[in-house]
Amino acid sequence: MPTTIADTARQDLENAAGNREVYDPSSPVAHFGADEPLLLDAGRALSPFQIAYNTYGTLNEAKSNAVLVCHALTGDHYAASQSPVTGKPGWWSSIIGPGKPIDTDRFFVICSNVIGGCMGSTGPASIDPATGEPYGLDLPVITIRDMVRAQAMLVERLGIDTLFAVIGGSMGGMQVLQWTVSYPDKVFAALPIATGARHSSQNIAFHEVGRQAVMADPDWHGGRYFAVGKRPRKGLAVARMAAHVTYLSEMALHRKFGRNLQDRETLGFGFDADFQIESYLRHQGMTFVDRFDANSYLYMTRAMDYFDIAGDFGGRLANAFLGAKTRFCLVSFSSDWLFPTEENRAVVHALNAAAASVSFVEIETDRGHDAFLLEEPHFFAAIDGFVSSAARARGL
Ligand SMILES: CC(=O)SCCNC(=O)CCNC(=O)[C@H](O)C(C)(C)COP(=O)(O)OP(=O)(O)OC[C@H]1O[C@@H](n2cnc3c(N)ncnc32)[C@H](O)[C@@H]1OP(=O)(O)O
Ligand SMILES: N[C@@H](CCO)C(=O)O
Repeated sequence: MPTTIADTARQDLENAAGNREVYDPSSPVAHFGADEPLLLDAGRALSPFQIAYNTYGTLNEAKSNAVLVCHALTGDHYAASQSPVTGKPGWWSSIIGPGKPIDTDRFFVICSNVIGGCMGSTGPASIDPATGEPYGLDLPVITIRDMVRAQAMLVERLGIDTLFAVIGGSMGGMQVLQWTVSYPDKVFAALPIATGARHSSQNIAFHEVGRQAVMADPDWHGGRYFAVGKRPRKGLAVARMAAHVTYLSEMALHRKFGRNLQDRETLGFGFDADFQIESYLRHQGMTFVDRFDANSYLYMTRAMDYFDIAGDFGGRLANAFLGAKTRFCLVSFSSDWLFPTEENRAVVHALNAAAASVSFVEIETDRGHDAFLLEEPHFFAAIDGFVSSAARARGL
């Protein structure tokens, strides 16, 4: 039985072949170890490094039907297959599969765990070859561009020259945008969802609150908690509770919980979870620490904070997309206050200014940022329509 996320990740890798829908029988392991080092924006190289990934569907002979799915902050490569950690269906099982908007009868879907993560790709819980101990905070800070650079090496290893589409929400959407900037000739169609071209000041602020909660936990031990057999569960749970509020919306909280009391008729005049919303957030915090590594949380949030495409192009976002041939479709959600519609629209304006091909849809919903993980018929229809039209243009 795994006792830490690192154990879980190792076991996950060992079990991976049995837990995924295997595409290529000659490639029975869902991980990729690069021959070359991964050069990081931090100015260091990661070597060796490993990427855990899953695939769904079949790559066609021309290798022109590959869709790369990029996961969000705490996601993983189990996009359309059961998570071995939680036992739950893949986080985008509603979108990826036979006959679904990303139709695995037509497309070959790749989803990899990002570098810095804790589900099998190299991250802070991985062993540092220099010490024989988990990296902890000795792992260089990872950026969104680093994640994409690693994915590009994986895609190349799979023999795919051009991806038919790259799609993802939130931090996944940042990776999508980065793909179109770093590898403009390798992405035919891009779907950045509920995202932005930079992390806002308010979003950095929320992340900092979460990181401080983790680092204030005495069980964090400067990031060396594995060595003392501890994990900063309380700090990480508080971080997730605060973050989870930002993934929802005031309207949805009111609709779902209001001021309803949890398993009681009257106020308790104490500090137990009197209200349903308190009980709900405690549940979200507790279940999160069972599936996620605290140091990875620091690295993932930092990667999002550092993301600023315009900053790499003299402050003018449109310059990042000059000459872009990729077809874009951006999707926002009306009640998302983490990546509000105007953040998505700023990308659309820049793409238009760069004469790129772009469509945009704002989905009306009260379910907030995490709406991209939920059944939203208009959202699904938008993905389906865009993917179908791009597939026609690609001759698929
Ligand atoms: C994109 C990627 O890469 S995936 C990212 C990783 N995955 C996530 O972030 C998912 C985590 N997020 C969530 O679960 C978000 O809440 C959502 C918005 C996506 C899910 O929304 P919904 O389906 O509406 O679920 P909801 O928010 O109501 O949460 C349900 C859970 O809360 C629990 N819950 C509901 N009410 C209460 C309550 N009063 N007290 C305690 N627990 C409660 C339910 O039992 C359920 O628990 P479970 O998930 O352990 O089964
Ligand atoms: N709730 C999702 C999206 C956050 O941006 C996650 O935890 O990855």
